[in-house]
Amino acid sequence: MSRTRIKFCGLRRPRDVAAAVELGVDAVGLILVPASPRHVSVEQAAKLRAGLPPFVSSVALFRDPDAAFVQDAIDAIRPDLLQFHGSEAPDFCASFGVPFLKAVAMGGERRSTTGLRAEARRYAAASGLLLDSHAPGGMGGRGQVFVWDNLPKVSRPLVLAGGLNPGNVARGITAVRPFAVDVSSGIEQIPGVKDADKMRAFVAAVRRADAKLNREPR
Ligand SMILES: O=C(O)c1ccccc1NCC(=O)[C@H](O)[C@H](O)COP(=O)(O)O
Repeated sequence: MSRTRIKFCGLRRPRDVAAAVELGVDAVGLILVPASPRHVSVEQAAKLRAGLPPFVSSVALFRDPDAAFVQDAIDAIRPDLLQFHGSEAPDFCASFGVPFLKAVAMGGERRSTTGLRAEARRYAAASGLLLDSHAPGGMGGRGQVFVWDNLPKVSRPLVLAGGLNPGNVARGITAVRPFAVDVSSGIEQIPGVKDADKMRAFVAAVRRADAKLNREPR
């Protein structure tokens, strides 16, 4: 089993992007959802993306966007991945010809294993499913944990999100054995402003969890 990949989400400042890169993070998420406190404009996102070296992925986040907005963002930012956080249909997500993640709301009926299995079948073209604790139709980045126990094996790589922080991410990795973990508020001072010490502690906690599980180091 290879090491757990790490995505930091909701970055707004060039210095936070630089710190993430320095820590060896695999991907950074740029939130193009206007109502989010972590929102960046397409122009800001393009500048942040330009600060990434090769092999660190940029992820552009949307929530029920217009197709034209997504296409304009792709043209300007050239993200490696798209991430859809709303009720976007599978065909819509796949229509841009860019690999995508689909966020799955692990609340209400989706907490059931059949719900997750069904979503994995529905979004079979997704590069991965991001399990988050937001209620359907709600926002992400709320720092809430969902119940990690007894998740079914599904056909898509899983990205564990929702309320992770340096203190609980090891438990999440042990319980879910995800392909990747995704964190936003757990490494922040305030929404959109990341904390250097928390970022460092989060990465160290993931590396320690991997070592305990004999996941292959970098
Ligand atoms: O962070 C937001 O404000 C946000 C708004 C709308 C859609 C998605 C949003 N965030 C997504 C993420 O940051 C992560 O994928 C995930 O929700 C983890 O957040 P957190 O629980 O704060 O670690």
